Amino acid sequence: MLAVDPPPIEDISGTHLPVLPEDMPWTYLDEGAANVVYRIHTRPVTRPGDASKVASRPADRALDQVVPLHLRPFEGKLLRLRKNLPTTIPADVSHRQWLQLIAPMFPPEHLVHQQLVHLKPSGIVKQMNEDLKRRDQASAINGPLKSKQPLRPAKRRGVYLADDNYGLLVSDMTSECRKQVVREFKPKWLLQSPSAPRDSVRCRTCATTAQRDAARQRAGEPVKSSPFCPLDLTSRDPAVLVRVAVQILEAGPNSQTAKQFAKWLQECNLMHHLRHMQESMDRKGVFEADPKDKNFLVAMTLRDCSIFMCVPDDENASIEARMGDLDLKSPDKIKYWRETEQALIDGGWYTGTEVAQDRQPNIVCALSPTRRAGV
Ligand SMILES: O=P(O)(O)O[C@@H]1[C@@H](OP(=O)(O)O)[C@H](OP(=O)(O)O)[C@H](O)[C@H](OP(=O)(O)O)[C@H]1OP(=O)(O)O
Ligand SMILES: Nc1ncnc2c1ncn2[C@@H]1O[C@H](COP(=O)(O)OP(=O)(O)OP(=O)(O)O)[C@@H](O)[C@H]1O
Repeated sequence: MLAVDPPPIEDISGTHLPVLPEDMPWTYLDEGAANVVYRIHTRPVTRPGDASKVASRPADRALDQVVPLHLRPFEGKLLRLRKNLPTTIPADVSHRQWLQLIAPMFPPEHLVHQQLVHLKPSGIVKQMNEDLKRRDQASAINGPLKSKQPLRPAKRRGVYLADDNYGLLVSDMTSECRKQVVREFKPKWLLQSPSAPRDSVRCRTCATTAQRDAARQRAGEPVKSSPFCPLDLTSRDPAVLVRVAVQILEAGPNSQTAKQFAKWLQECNLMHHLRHMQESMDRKGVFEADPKDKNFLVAMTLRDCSIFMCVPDDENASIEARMGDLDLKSPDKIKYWRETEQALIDGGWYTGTEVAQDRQPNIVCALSPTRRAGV
């Protein structure tokens, strides 16, 4: 169990939901394709003008003051807000789907805890969108931001938050893990895509990696340094588990952390359970699946979740892990999924028959002939 057990999953009738205070200090933390994540500060900022150095981080806690009562529901939480995109849905709808369809499939200790929060009274979304726009402008000219906060990654610019009534409070895994190191990775497709060619030599994820690396190579950009094959995450071979742990952590071959991670993969059932759920929720694949079928959407969601791991300093202590980014996928993504699959098939990315100029010999998928031959 983690140091802090998750509170029980609440009902979402709306009556007891926390309301984000108007004057709640916040700072941009990070973002993905669909959400922006903010730190919210229940304690005063320690250095004026540098809001990223805040007392809400565990190391600063000893120094700080008592958190006012009305801010306690926000202690150790991040605010996760959806972007205004056709494929995202308001947090109240997505949270209900998470409660009904996703959370019951996994033990609570393997889930990042999430709860709804009222946003409207705070007017926070407007402020955050102004901040994102400032960030875009500074990013475009690579100029400084007063607060020295991170710039937006180029591919994320120009997209802003939806003006919703609710957001999500998620447990901040960096504080949940206290003094331990937090690592995050996406296990992606733990089984081959049901619509991949029979003679595939790459799984869905390795095929995608090959396709992307070839595009990067053509553009003269460096390729991803340490790809891993997700099928290895459920291998029964301890040596394969160590190798995939080294790849994910981008560690040295003798890394103690990688050994701990490999041990966790061997002993914890989570990856096997996730694989089983991905398989049982979609046996047909993206071409034949009904995009309105909730099970199929759950499968696609589970194929894109993130795992946050708390890696302890003590080599004898075990790793603890929680799954996040489990918003049910929108049926509107079906066109993208089918086009993606078709491009992987047509480009020869599954079968390793991509054009000579694009060859990607360094991606060694668990399905490749060399791996099957035990080399
Ligand atoms: O299509 P994939 O497998 O590349 O997955 C997409 C992810 O790319 P990845 O391969 O993890 O780098 C992609 O992640 P990034 O943009 O690469 O951070 C998103 O997670 C996307 O989902 P959504 O648009 O946020 O709903 C993901 O789309 P789907 O999971 O809906 O396919
Ligand atoms: N509970 C958490 N604790 C710590 N950091 C988090 C947490 N949730 C999100 N983050 C950080 O914010 C980033 C973006 O969050 P998230 O993955 O939820 O965005 P997304 O848009 O849903 O992602 P995707 O691109 O996969 O769709 C994460 O990669 C992680 O660095």
